[in-house]
Amino acid sequence: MNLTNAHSLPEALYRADAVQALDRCAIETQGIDGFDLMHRAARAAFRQLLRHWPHAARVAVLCGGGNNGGDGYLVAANAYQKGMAVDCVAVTDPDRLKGDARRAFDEATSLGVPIEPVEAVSDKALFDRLCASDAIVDALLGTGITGAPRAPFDRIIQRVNRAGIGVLAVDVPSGLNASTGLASGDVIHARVTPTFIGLKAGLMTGDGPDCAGDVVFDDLGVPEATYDAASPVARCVNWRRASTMLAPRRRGAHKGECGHLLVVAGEQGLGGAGILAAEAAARTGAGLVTLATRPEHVSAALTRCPSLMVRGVTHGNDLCPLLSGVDGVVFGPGAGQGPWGQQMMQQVLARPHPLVLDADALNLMASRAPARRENQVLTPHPGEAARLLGITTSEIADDRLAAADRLQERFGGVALLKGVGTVVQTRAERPAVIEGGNPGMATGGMGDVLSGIIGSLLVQGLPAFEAAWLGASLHAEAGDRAARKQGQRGLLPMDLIGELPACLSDSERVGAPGSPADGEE
Ligand SMILES: NC(=O)C1=CN([C@@H]2O[C@H](COP(=O)(O)OP(=O)(O)OC[C@H]3O[C@@H](n4cnc5c(N)ncnc54)[C@H](OP(=O)(O)O)[C@@H]3O)[C@@H](O)[C@H]2O)[C@H](O)CC1
Ligand SMILES: [K+]
Repeated sequence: MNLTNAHSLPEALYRADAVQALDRCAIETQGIDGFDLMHRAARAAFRQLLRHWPHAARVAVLCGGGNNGGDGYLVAANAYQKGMAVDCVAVTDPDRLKGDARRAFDEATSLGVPIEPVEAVSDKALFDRLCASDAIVDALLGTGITGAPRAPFDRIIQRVNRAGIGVLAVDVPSGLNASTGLASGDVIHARVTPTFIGLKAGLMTGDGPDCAGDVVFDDLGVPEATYDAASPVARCVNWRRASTMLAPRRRGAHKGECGHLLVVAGEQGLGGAGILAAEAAARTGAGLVTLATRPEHVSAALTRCPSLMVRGVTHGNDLCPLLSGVDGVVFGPGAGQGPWGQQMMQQVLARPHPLVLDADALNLMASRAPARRENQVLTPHPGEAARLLGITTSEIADDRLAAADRLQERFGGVALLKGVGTVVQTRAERPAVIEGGNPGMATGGMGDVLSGIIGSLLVQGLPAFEAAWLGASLHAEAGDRAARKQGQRGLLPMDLIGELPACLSDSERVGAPGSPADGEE
């Protein structure tokens, strides 16, 4: 199973120590020689070098002191034997190399690869060589890094990033924590990261997606039994994988069986949030959507989306009749933290409905610590998550998977920690990390759309965890489609909503063509 493109990444995500266990198992139990494995890694990396830089004549290879560096020496040997001009720099004294890494250095040296110790190359000379290369191979640090890159690695990483030359990062961009996706110091920004044996969770969340570029996975041909040696920490999901989860609609389907969602949102001046959430829910296929919002937002909502049922609510009691007839509730978008929001929160939490709690609902929760609840999905961004846990946002970033786990442990149900590589955590199953999305989605209102999508899937019958990760995958896919059409900057939530039907139609398997669906009316 040598998957070689980012759209068919394996589902299993591992922490660094688990991947090292897989490496050991391949060597010690499956009888693969460690040096042979290093050669396979180097060949896989070199294939990506040729694929991304087919005309490269000159390549700089920077090697560290561990097996990542060993991979690098063998990549340099591959390039040298291919006739490329190779500038190989030993950033760690080769006399400190051990085991397979030392063998790799010796093999490259014996082949005639020009390798210079970093001390023998001035900063300026190194920078000039990097700038004169067609590509740079980062084999400084891999899964063995601890903390931020130490000197001289930090300085060299800065030079590489400043050279403006495409980088191939071997296994992991140097400076990135392969388990958590945190770059606590300088970190390589790569165009492509060939990664081996186990897909690292840190490549798919946090700083990873920004640094890794195109992640290309290769299992180096290790036997399937190797994967019995360690458990994945999470699953990597995307819309192409998730959309098969959506059951097709019966031709006899009617709106009553497609769920009724109540969106409670829109304190004074914040009416747009509820409208976005409600419209997104309708566009995701909920049979009926009611928006309960401040009276002054009613006409705007009906103008924007006349298929919504919109009720003006001023006091908590106004919500009671609306709560009785629905299958699920989204509360929080633009709810504010004043009396209106607090009254609505009180009513919503007093009912047993499946819930999506977003934005101000989470801020209200942070100040009143409600009881745990299983049929709910919390959708905090890192700032809201920090408030909910009483920690800082940088502590959230330190380990997003751990943070999502803490949120789920504290509040129950499903915790969806938004950000690059959204993490969806439940208790009973392995968390999901969402692949996809783009920086254009870092604008107001995108979270409102997500809460509407998840609420819609909840009332259409998906369990909370599936509704959350499938909804997040759909949200990312719609955002990517919209960005491909019109670019990322200036992307608006309505653009994303507009892409939902096309995404959903990918997953539908309707009945015989031409036969009309028997909906009501
Ligand atoms: N057979 C295999 O296991 C295969 C492994 N592959 C490659 O191996 C690396 C993992 O190799 P490993 O030796 O475990 O670790 P690294 O090469 O990533 O780094 C270890 C060296 O880095 C130094 N280090 C650690 N942290 C820092 C830091 N913050 N700043 C500077 N230097 C750091 C460390 O020095 P110490 O003094 O701290 O020990 C080591 O010298 C994996 O990523 C793959 O590339 C193959 O791909 C598959 C076969
Ligand atoms: K690396």
